[in-house]
This record gives sequence, C-alpha cells and structure tokens, in this order.
Amino acid sequence: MEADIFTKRIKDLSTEERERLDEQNKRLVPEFKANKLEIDAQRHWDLFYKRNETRFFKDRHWTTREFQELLADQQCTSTGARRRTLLEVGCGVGNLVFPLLEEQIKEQSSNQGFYFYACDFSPRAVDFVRANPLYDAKHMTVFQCDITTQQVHEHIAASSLDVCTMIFVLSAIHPDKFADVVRNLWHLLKPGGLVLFRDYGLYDMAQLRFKPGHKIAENLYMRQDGTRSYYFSELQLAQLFIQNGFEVLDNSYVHRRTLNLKEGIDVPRIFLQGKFRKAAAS
Ligand SMILES: C[S@@+](CC[C@H](N)C(=O)[O-])C[C@H]1O[C@@H](n2cnc3c(N)ncnc32)[C@H](O)[C@@H]1O
Repeated sequence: MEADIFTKRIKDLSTEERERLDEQNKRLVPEFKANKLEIDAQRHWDLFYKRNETRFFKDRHWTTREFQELLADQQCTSTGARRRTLLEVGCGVGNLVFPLLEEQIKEQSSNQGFYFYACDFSPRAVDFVRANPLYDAKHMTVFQCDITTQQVHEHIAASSLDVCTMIFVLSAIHPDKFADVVRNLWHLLKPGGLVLFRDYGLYDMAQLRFKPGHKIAENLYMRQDGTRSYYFSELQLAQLFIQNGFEVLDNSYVHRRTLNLKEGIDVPRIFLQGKFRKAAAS
C-alpha cells in the first residue's frame, strides 16, 4: 500500500525526470544534519523573514475563487448572521488573511464575515502581521505557536472554529508530525468544520529540480536556506485526514504555471488542493 502512494503518478514522468529522481538518491542529507534541521526549524523560518521581510510571498487573491467558503457573504444559513471563525495556520506575513479581511471590510456585507485567528512559528512573521495597517484586534488575533505541539490550544477554545486554512504550510513540517497537526485542527474545529488545504504536489517541478545532497527522506527536501519542503500525493493526504477524523470533500492535483514575464520564467507547477470536513460523529 505504502509503495502505491508514491508510485501512483510515476508513470507520468519522463525518462529525464526519473533520472533526476534517481540522482537525488545518490547523496542524501546525513542523519545528523537532518536531525539538526528539525531542531532548528523555527530559527530557519525566522531567519527567512529577517532576510525577506514581507517581500517573498505574493498576496493570495485566488483563495475565494478556489474555496467559496472563504467569501465574506457565504453564510451558514443554520447560524443566522453569526460571525464565523477562521484559523490561518502558518500565516507567514498574512498574505492569505489580509486580502480576505480587506474584501470583507470593502463589502461591509450584511452578515459579519469572519473573525480571523492567524498563527506562525516565526516570531518575526507574527510581528509583521501585527505591524500591517489592516491589523485590528476587532477583526483578527495573531499569535506565535508551533502547530505540531499543544500550544495552539492556549489561544483557541476546543470545537470553536468554522474553518482552518493551511496554504503551503504542512510541507514545511516533518512528515512524522503531520498527524499531530491534523489532530490539533480536529480538536479546534466544530463538528462539520472545514480544513482548506493547498500545498506542493508530488513531482512538482520544484521537487524534480533538487540536486543530490538535498533529499532528506522520501519526498522531503532541504532548501539552501535550511527550510524544508515536502511533496504530497493525493492518496497519502486523503489517508492522513481520514485516519484523523475527517471526511474528504475534495482532494486533487491542480496544474498551474508560474509566470514571470520579466525574467522569462514560465514553468508548469503541480499543487495538491483539498477540502476536509470534521466528521460530525467522530
Ligand atoms: C511557505 S510559508 C507559507 C506562508 C503562508 N501560509 C502563505 O501562504 O503565504 C510556510 C510557513 O509555515 C510556517 N511554519 C513552519 N513550520 C511551522 C510550525 N511547526 N508551526 C507553525 N507554523 C509553521 C513558517 O514559519 C512559514 O511562515
């Protein structure tokens, strides 16, 4: 079964791509270094934000197109005009939450939209969110936490959230801790609450591009700056959520292109996008 998870899409690969994956296996990250990367994970992300400040990630304006549940005027009819609650896990500098908040303020919709919680591992990222002119405790609370631990439960009550978003975050976490993260989200969500997920898909071009010396474990790699990235298969993600009390509503690869006309970049990308619901009776 385990083998199927990772070989399901291998047939799509060209000979050259298979060769590149084989090359990566010739020199793995040594075990002591892999362990150190895990110990220093927070430091590496904090240094990332020290270097890049708010410049690295673009605002994610596509989220309401892909996930209708994020539209400010989408109201749970069963709850009348109740304000919904959303946690953005691994929020970085707020590229997902601020566009949503801006839209919500602009629309001044008849219902009250979301109250946002946002958390990140990196204290610097959290400071950048707090320093954003749109940050207002009336609409949002940001806090520092490691989502693989129990820290988040000091900030948010159990069974209180309508939505959790995880956008390119789980890939930054060691696979041994994926289940801890998903169980945490399960405890925070109300029955019927949703996890909205997008992350790197198996054999995305960023995975195929790694040179020997960067692979840590199956589908887990180290970047130059010490941050890590994992590449997910559909089946593996579905299993992760099902085994931890969720139903799968959507889970599929999305094919996009990264375009930068100025730098002449136009490359195909593979992401995995999912929607998972906390099972009512689990
Ligand atoms: C690739 S960035 C994505 C940021 C943001 N979600 C976005 O889409 O722009 C990954 C983020 O996950 C955060 N992160 C990594 N490990 C984490 C952990 N264990 N707990 C909370 N956040 C974590 C990092 O600090 C970083 O901000």
